Amino acid sequence: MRKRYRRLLRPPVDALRGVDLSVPEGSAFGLIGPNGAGKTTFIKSLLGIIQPTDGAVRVLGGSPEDARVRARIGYLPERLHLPNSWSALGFLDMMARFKDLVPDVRAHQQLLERVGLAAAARQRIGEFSKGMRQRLGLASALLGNPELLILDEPTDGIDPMGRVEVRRILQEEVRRGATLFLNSHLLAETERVCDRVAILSGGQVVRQGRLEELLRGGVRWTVRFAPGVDAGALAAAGFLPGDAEGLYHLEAPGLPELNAALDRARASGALMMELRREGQDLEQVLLSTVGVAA
Ligand SMILES: Nc1ncnc2c1ncn2[C@@H]1O[C@H](COP(=O)(O)OP(=O)(O)OP(=O)(O)O)[C@@H](O)[C@H]1O
Repeated sequence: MRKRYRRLLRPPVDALRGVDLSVPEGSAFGLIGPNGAGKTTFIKSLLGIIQPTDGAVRVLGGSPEDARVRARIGYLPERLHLPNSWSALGFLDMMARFKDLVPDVRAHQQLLERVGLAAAARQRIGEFSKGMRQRLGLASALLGNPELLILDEPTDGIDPMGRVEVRRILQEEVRRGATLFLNSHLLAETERVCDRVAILSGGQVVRQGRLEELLRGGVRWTVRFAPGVDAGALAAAGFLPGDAEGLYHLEAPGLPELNAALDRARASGALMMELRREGQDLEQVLLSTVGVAA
């Protein structure tokens, strides 16, 4: 799928350049990538807000422009527009009607409780903090137990305690059977919630797969040497000092590079006591895939 934004008197922007992505039903899918990678453009195309210039999008077995398909999707946009003079309950009531659901005050109250807004149910949205607005947006996305949840930066503005709650809600939703599509800059959040991840960069999917597969294949090694090493020689061999006596880290893409560095260390008199391969976290995977500009 491709998306080209045409602009008046300026060159067009190719926001998506041949993206081919499938999200398995029932999975928790995380889309990550640097600013301007095309994540929001991709999400908008999933929702039928924008049309691809080339290619097609199928969501829940249908077209995103089909109102019946859209009714099965819960969406939390990156930028929330909420009516400031309304109450949280009033807003959920309006959104339920908009989604063709039967408004149910008790269910809406329970939903507000679930997102930590029970005490603010009748408060004016205009008095809400950023985190409260975000929680209300999440409640609105959860209305009617949608089959697919598309959440663009769901914990933006939410404090660390609140993030734990939001994460719990997302995990509950996946257990319920919902498919989750998450766009988050907080990689630890994606790592904790998602089982599949795609990395988008420059409008292309540069890597995708099961989270555990992406995190495996680490290229970072931790080595413990016996006391009395020549720190200069180890540095010259590519070892970075760790936070304990004799502990060093090494980035080596393969076994030949690892062994060559160890040979150089041993040639300087260093004696190896322990060698451990480190797993990578998602941040390291992202940085090694798209570079530090991420
Ligand atoms: N309406 C538009 N008109 C022209 N160019 C646009 C438009 N919307 C987005 N773009 C451009 O398309 C590219 C992808 O933008 P997009 O918002 O999808 O990226 P993103 O990955 O969501 O970024 P971020 O992480 O910063 O939110 C960027 O170069 C952006 O400037």
